[in-house]
Amino acid sequence: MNGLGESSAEQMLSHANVQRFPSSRLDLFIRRDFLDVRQCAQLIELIESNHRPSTIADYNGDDAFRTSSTCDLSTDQPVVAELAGALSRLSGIDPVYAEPLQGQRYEVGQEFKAHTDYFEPGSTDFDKYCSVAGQRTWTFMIYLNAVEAGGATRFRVIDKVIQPETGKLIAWNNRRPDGTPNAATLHHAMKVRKGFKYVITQWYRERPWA
Ligand SMILES: O=C(O)CCC(=O)C(=O)O
Ligand SMILES: [Fe+2]
Repeated sequence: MNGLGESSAEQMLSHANVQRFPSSRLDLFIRRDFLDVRQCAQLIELIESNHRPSTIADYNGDDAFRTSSTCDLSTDQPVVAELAGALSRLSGIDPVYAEPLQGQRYEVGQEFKAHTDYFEPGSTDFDKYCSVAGQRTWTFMIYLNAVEAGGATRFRVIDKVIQPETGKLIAWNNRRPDGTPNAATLHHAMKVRKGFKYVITQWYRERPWA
């Protein structure tokens, strides 16, 4: 299955410096130095200038489930437009399938507990989030800084912990080869213990976003 809003292992590995995490459970890729120090600093500045409490799709009764802040990034900013273009070239996905780019900001003690990025089929909010653009397909995430302590992303099912590094991108397919949601993508943005953590999130959809 490789629809228009989807990347593929072949596409990802056609780029120099992209590494595949060896797992039969999940397609996960890592690209160090995807963004340079200047781009990361500019994006952090944008996030700092404008952020709101992060939200979750299906409220599960835990007010501490996602405690970070979110910044909606506009491609009117040159560095954001540059990033959107670079992500589209890497993923091979037309930007019309992309959700608006976001920055996520974590202070000491903040986290996003174990979750998947796809919307749970059959959940109360499924139609609200998926009726127009469909399900999320791939996630691309970039760490904008090396966190002083804590803040790693833990994929519990495949037992992989990824440490934030300035400019490092990770990407994964949220679905199995047959197109069903892949529960092995479960991941936890662990608590920051010292300093701040900034990441960029880019989610792609099955159908055009707008
Ligand atoms: O910050 C991280 O390490 C992960 C963020 C994340 O999983 C998300 O925003 O969906
Ligand atoms: Fe996530």
